[in-house]
Amino acid sequence: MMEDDDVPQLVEADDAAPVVDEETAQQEIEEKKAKAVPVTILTGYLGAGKTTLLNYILTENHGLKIAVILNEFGEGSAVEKSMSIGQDGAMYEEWLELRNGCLCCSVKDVGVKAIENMMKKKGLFDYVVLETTGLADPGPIASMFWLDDALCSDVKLDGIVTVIDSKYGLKQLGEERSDGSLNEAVRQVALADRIVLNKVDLAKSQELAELKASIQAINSTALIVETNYSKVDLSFVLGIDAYDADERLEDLKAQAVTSTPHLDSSVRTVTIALPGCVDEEEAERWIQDLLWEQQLDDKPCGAEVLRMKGVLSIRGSDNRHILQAVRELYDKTETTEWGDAERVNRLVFIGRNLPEEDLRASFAKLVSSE
Ligand SMILES: Nc1nc2c(ncn2[C@@H]2O[C@H](COP(=O)(O)OP(=O)(O)OP(=O)(O)O)[C@@H](O)[C@H]2O)c(=O)[nH]1
Ligand SMILES: [Zn+2]
Repeated sequence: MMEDDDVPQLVEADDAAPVVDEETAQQEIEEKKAKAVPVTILTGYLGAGKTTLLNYILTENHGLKIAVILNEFGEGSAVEKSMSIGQDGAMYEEWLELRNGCLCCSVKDVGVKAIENMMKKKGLFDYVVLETTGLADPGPIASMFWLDDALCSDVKLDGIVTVIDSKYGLKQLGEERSDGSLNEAVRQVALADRIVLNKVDLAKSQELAELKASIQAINSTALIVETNYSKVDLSFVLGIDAYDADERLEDLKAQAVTSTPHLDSSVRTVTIALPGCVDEEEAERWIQDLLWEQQLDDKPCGAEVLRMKGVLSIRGSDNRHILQAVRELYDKTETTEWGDAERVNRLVFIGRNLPEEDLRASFAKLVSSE
């Protein structure tokens, strides 16, 4: 028998195309997002402790049913062992259910196939953790989860967690490429929302301090924790909503300081804060010029932005507008009301060859007091 709620509402037919009111559409998007399964991307250089962290997550009692995707299976890895506990022998491309309800899968290709396979098991898990290979640039895979229309209704990017080897991290960050391109270790730090500084048992305190300073010089927005065998409070790495409005606002408030260049690699964080208002279209054009054309004021500026986030104070709008970008992809969403708070445009850039003064001066041209 049908409940009253299930009876379809009769709507008066109208010859014109149905008018979808914007607010309803926005609401639907929000609802979809709320239902989507969060995905954490776990990255970090070779041997840093990613699989150790995954295994820790898989064996902890966290009340979540986590599906794990491994795109590699080194001999005798800890997860491989827990998989053979789950079911003797049969593994790899098969999904295995572990004793605490987690699902585990090893696939060579971490691309769309792994995700498709994962979505077939929908309902069996409420969280996804995906380990990239040590030599992966997390940018493309983050973009795929973040904005891909085919996937984004089912999954949403929660954040990027980067594991770093405390002993070798500094060396890895400093490795120069003959072609001048950025090495993966630097990219992984640049895109990180959380950093797990692992193997502190093997590092001297001096090494650790230098490594920390270098990491902060590259990315002053990521939170850092020190661990042995990747034993981290799970709330530090899971469910962080790094691409969600509230966290963004808070972490932008936390670090108003611009870091100084430290390593030879010139990736660093630049923060600009300008009180006042900007025109929405002008601001958007400015962002596109910078991210897509590497231009400021119609002139090439050489800036390579890997990650950007910010709050915009849009003229004529009472709400904050939050900005998120990974490489050339960006997203702008309207969030909380400014209320009595001072209206400040705040932008954080992580990238290389960032002309701090020019960025500030150029954006300042868009800002007026009202
Ligand atoms: N001494 C020490 N060893 C650790 C620690 N964490 C992990 N290891 C060891 O370091 C090795 C590499 O760890 P993994 O977790 O496989 O590293 P990974 O990042 O997954 O490595 P790849 O997948 O090869 O990139 C393993 O032998 C771990 O047991 C730690 O905190 N201290
Ligand atoms: Zn691994």
